[in-house]
Amino acid sequence: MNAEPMNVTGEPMTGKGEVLLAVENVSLRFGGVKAISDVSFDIRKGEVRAIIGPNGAGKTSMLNCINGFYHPQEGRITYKGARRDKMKPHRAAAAGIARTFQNVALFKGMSTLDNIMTGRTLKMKRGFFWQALRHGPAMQEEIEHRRVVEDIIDFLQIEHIRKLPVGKLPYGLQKRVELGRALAMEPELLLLDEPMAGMNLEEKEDMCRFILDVNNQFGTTIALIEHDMGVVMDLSDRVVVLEYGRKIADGTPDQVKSDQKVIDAYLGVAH
Ligand SMILES: Nc1ncnc2c1ncn2[C@@H]1O[C@H](COP(=O)(O)OP(=O)(O)OP(=O)(O)O)[C@@H](O)[C@H]1O
Repeated sequence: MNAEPMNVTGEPMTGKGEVLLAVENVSLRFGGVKAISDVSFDIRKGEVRAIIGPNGAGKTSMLNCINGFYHPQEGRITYKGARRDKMKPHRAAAAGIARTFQNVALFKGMSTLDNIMTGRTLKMKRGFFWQALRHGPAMQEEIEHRRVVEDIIDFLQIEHIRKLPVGKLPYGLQKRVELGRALAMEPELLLLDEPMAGMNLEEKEDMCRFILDVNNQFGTTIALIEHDMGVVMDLSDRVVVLEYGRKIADGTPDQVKSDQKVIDAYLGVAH
């Protein structure tokens, strides 16, 4: 968020803690299309890390590599010191990596409350049999999960829509419910793919505030893709910039926005 000193290797010191996730020399191809080429960067514990770049730069593909939707053909991804580049999405989730999607991916016919409750699935210890019976230990567990979900509903200020089917909600609120579902997983690393896309100014301001609150109050590390530069500059501690699948810049918002390669990339200047 502000200009920070550099360490001895010339990297910005803004990242808050130790390295939580490291992407090293990652390349990803779809047939002949090279979506990511030899990209390296890290995400440090407690920071808000933005991934930006023009359309088709490889940002979503990178998030998909981090949470195990795609497996890069080259390079390595290390999360909390362990290699994770061949990890399946459910294992990433169990390890504390949650994400939201560019286009809202909720169960449209289900209520806000039930959608957020689905985020607790991985935390449920009792099997389906006990849950179905709603008996004994399973009943106790459900009460506990409901309490967490109600806390999230309070936190995101969506009490008034808790019983409504999400398909009927305005888009901005659907994005907020999706954030709630990701929070229900109690993630350590939260990946947000264009959390403000399609929102009006007021909705964007609300979402910015919630993202910062999640970061500050829960200490959740956040990596987000965002096209709105104002939002990126306000929210992020550090920014990595991709263009045509390659990393072209990495640093504080101030460093990145004055980098000529970044300015050219956004203006569409050919190199
Ligand atoms: N599943 C896929 N199959 C084939 N090509 C893909 C696939 N996913 C992405 N690509 C290609 O990889 C490149 C990077 O795409 P990606 O969606 O990661 O970029 P992006 O930076 O997220 O773009 P945007 O800002 O438009 O969402 C593009 O050329 C895209 O067409």
